[in-house]
Amino acid sequence: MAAAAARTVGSGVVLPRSVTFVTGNAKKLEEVRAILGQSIPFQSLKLDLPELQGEPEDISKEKARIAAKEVNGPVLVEDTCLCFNALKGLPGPYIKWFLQKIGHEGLNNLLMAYEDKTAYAMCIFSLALGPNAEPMTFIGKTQGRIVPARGPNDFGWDPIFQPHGYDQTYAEMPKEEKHKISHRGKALELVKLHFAEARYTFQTDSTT
Ligand SMILES: O=c1[nH]c(=O)c2ncn([C@@H]3O[C@H](COP(=O)(O)OP(=O)(O)OP(=O)(O)O)[C@@H](O)[C@H]3O)c2[nH]1
Ligand SMILES: [Mg+2]
Repeated sequence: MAAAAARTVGSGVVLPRSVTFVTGNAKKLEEVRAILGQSIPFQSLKLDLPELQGEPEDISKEKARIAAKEVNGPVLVEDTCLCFNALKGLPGPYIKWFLQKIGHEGLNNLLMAYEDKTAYAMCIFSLALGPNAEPMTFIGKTQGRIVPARGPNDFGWDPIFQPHGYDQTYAEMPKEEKHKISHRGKALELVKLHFAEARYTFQTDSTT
């Protein structure tokens, strides 16, 4: 099997192949493609990874560890949270299941008893350079509030999240506008910075 580990050569790190972005979510992949453009070469793999329970950063890192073993090479994964301040950060990483079970209206109703409707969207990317490498994390957060659904219903909770300083929900915004200010856009800016600083090169020699 081809070498799966990153190697240091001189002052640079050589990766055995380009990074694989692993996700089971087609909309995430669409956004990551749009935001990264040609800046970081990557391929994608559609895989619904098992998810730990606990703190968002640990969940994301563990996804990366599992993904890197599956792929046997460098991987990028992300975990997204929607955190209600009145609920001390919940649903957080469990938003997927809350959304599936109670929908936009139910999520609004969760906050009925509270005056504070503020929330933040958070994206934690984890990059593992190989199956035995400790993942690095890159976090993006966007502050906003939870509102009754407005706009196209084609991605998750976008219709009920209105970022601070905007009178549109994520769903109502043009995509490029969302990417400029979104949790995912901010986290990927950090990923891009890391790649620019690390100057990874990719192994093309098929003998290793
Ligand atoms: O309106 C949205 N705008 C977004 O920008 C956004 N990003 C993620 N999500 C949803 O939030 C949950 C995260 O859970 P999640 O991170 O575990 O994702 P997932 O299980 O769908 O994919 P993955 O874990 O295979 O990558 C899932 O329901 C996602 O659909 C979003 N909804
Ligand atoms: Mg998931």
